Amino acid sequence: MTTMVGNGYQSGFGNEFATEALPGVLPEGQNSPQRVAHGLYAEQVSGTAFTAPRRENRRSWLYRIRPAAMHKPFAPLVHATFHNRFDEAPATPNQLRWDPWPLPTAPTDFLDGLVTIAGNGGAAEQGGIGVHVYAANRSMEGRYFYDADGELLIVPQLGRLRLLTELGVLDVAPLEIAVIPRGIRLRVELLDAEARGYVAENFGALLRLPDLGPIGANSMALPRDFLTPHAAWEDVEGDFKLVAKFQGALWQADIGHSPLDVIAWHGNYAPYKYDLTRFNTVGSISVDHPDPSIFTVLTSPSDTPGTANLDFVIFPPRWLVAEHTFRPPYFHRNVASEFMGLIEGAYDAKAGGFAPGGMSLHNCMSGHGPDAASFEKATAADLSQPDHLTGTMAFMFETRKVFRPSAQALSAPQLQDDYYTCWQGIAKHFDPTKP
Ligand SMILES: O=C(O)Cc1cc(O)ccc1O
Ligand SMILES: [Fe+2]
Repeated sequence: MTTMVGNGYQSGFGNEFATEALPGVLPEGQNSPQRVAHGLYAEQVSGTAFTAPRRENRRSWLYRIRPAAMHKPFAPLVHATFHNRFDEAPATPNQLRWDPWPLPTAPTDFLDGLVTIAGNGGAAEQGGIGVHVYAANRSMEGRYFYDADGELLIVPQLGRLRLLTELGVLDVAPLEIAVIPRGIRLRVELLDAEARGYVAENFGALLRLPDLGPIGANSMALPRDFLTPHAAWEDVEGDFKLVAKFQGALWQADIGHSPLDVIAWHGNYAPYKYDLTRFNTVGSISVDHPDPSIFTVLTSPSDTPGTANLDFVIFPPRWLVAEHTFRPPYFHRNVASEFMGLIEGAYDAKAGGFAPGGMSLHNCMSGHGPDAASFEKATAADLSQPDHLTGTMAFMFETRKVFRPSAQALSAPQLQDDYYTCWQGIAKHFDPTKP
């Protein structure tokens, strides 16, 4: 099967992009001319309500070989592990942690390899998130996928992916992320023998950069570090499948051509990628560990100000310099619920047990924080010297609603039954006669 060739990237977050793989295709002064250049079809895809306020409004105009309507009827497609059934098992207050998700032995593409771990809300209520892992060992061939339920935040942990989308090609490696807007069709190729990573499926408001408040006009994730592909297309016919995720379930239709046939497009509804190592990390240069909201890359707000549907937060390499203070993440309970993954290295609150490709889940008000070994190390550390955290990248999907783990995640052999013991060795130091 021919593979379309990437065409490079345009920089900026939520811009009004304009890109054409053949010159002169984009109409001037209008979106929908009577006849489009080269016999193409004009088609709008909207990611927000038509009347959403201008600063929220997202839509793009696509100029393509055939309209998206052209495929056979959908029929249900069984997928054993990828779903949005967040009511299968009781939501648990237990601290949960999993070993790295296993890589497949049978041929498995990105779509086959998706496994739902936890979630809340859903497409019908237009809020909440699904959390999935993927583990794959071959490219999607002859089939294309779109998710009508939410945008996909893809966090590769192992192996590079090539995301061939309607709006162009994105290559993403571990330490980069990609966001595929709701409804945008794509095919996922593996650029290495195996691939593994995490996916947040955002049923709520579109991800955006957080406000910076007193930080000022710069720092954290910089808009110009977000990259959106230039238009790229393929003109391929064959017996292909179009897979849709719709209201929590998968559907499949026959399609006689590649839907990646957009020659030019313009608008602000488009996929993008971001290199997490570009994050300009801000932290304490006096005392005390700031709340992790300081590490937010992207946020999906809810209807309640400051209370996110999804915060995507990273823990990148950084210097710890704060004095007479406990430098790692403090002990805490939060009203928000936290799913964490590890892309590489070690996380500074966990001396062991949290491995790259693994994950943890701490639900609303479940106590957690440094394990016993990390606590002892941090309270004995020489604070006259800065600590340089290197070769590490953890992340968190934080959400206002409780995570409900899937039955398959709770019965998986990767679930660590003994996770709670990492806090059992915490010593009682209290002695009222001592200072
Ligand atoms: O490790 C965690 O649980 C995430 C986390 C990190 C941090 O620096 C402060 C609070 C918090 O929930
Ligand atoms: Fe936490």
